[in-house]
Amino acid sequence: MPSLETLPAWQTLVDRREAIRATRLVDLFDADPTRFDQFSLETEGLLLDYSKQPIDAATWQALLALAEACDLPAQREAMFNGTAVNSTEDRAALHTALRQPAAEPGPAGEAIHREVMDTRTRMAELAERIRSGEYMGATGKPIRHVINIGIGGSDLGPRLVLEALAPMVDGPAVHFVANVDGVELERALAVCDPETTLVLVVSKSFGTVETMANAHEAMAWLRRRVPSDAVIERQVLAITANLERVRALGLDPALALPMRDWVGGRYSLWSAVGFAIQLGIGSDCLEALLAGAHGMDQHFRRAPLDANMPVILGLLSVFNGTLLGRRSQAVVPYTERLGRLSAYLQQLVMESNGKSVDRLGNPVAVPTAGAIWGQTGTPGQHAFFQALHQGTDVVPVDFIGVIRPVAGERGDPLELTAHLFAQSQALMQGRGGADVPAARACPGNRPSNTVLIDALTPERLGALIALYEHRTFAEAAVWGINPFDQFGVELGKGLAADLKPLLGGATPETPLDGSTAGLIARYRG
Ligand SMILES: O=P(O)(O)OC[C@H]1O[C@H](O)[C@H](O)[C@@H](O)[C@@H]1O
Repeated sequence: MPSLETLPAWQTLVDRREAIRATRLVDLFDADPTRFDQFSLETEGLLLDYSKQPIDAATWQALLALAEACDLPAQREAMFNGTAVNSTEDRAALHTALRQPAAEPGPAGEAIHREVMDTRTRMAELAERIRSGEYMGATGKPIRHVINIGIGGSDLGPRLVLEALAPMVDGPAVHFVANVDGVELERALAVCDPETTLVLVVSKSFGTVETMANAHEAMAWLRRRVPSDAVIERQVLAITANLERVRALGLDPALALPMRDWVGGRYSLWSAVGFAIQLGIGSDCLEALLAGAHGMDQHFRRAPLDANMPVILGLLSVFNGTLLGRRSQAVVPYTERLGRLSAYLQQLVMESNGKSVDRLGNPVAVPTAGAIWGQTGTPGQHAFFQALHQGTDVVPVDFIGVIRPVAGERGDPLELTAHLFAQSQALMQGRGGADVPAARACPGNRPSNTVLIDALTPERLGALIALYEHRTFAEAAVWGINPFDQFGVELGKGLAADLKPLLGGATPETPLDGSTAGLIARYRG
């Protein structure tokens, strides 16, 4: 596997780096009024405008050559066909198989497809029985509330989707509980009637301590408050890839909804992890979400690199973050419905690509994923945009706009859209001149992408999330890293387990570092 910095295409980019830094975006537009046509494309109801990036035809060709030199197309095919692309864990990464249409077994093959469809059928049957009121709680009352207990990938995806598709929610109210501090659980229990509440315990591993602790609490609440021995069996459902552990929680593995080890947690909303989504918006809307994601899968798999939206976004991320040293990236959706997107992308991008070794275990020679962060516009404009306009760091921005409302949604996107376009224009143009005092001058020349969605329907949302998944894969392919493991997360988990008894008063077997010892002493007072 060639290392990025040894590739001629990378050298070409490095050689051009100073010229790129000196490029003025406004000059590029002056020189070529058709620039928007050249550096924008539309697919699956999403328009991507990347003309406000400091690229010209030659730079763009070098970036595309880099993608070819890194074997991006072969890596992409390996992911789709079920090769163990997660090499450190010897697993495939088949989230794309989860959104394959029922009638078409995809590149991962018949057996996987059958398994996916079996689970999808089971989910749909159960969801419709619950939504229709046919499936009832232990005391014979229909389910009105769902508490989704899960963290990380077992929380963020369903939460993002249900918030984004709120106008379509017509099922039980879904409450999400991720943190172990008790606040979210308390809030959920305060508004739920125990006899009409279904608890979903969602954990791929079924060993995540936060999730297990919250599940125990919620189950104790149900036992206390519902006068039926059947309450746990009727009102607690496990969703997991580790069916053996389900019994330890006192649940029947045969009733659990399964997922497989070939779907990573942060890519799992398309699996049984999305059951809360299905309960909230129904199976037809969930199918539409999957169809939108599948549409983006098809585009990613088939479109040539130079007309491939995820590849383009991935290359621009490498271009800004690795070549130009712009180590953080903001994502600003202009709708509160996507208020959860930055949290979702933090796990997707930073857990996938916050890596320092390549797929062979050798240290990477160039920086990989930096920080991705953001907030909705317009509130973000009144918070951190000052730094985007006048700060010393250049932060590339992904603006996300929605052109028209969906049925049942109030408001006219015109006001929001005007703000969005104005911000990307202001970042590019800046403000200066002899009569502008220094404190008021904005340097401009700050790059951004704009993704415009025609309407925030389930299909478009599916396509948007899949777009960012594949963008994350594309940049990992160029960096030569494995985006599907997350061993860094394990270290802290292990240490927390070791420290817990010490916080309770036990004596450490080996001396602790001075800081940790001092903090424990203060905690214990
Ligand atoms: O679904 P679970 O097994 O409970 O895992 C929940 C989360 O745990 C860890 O933090 C992993 O790094 C995440 O990728 C995962 O989504």
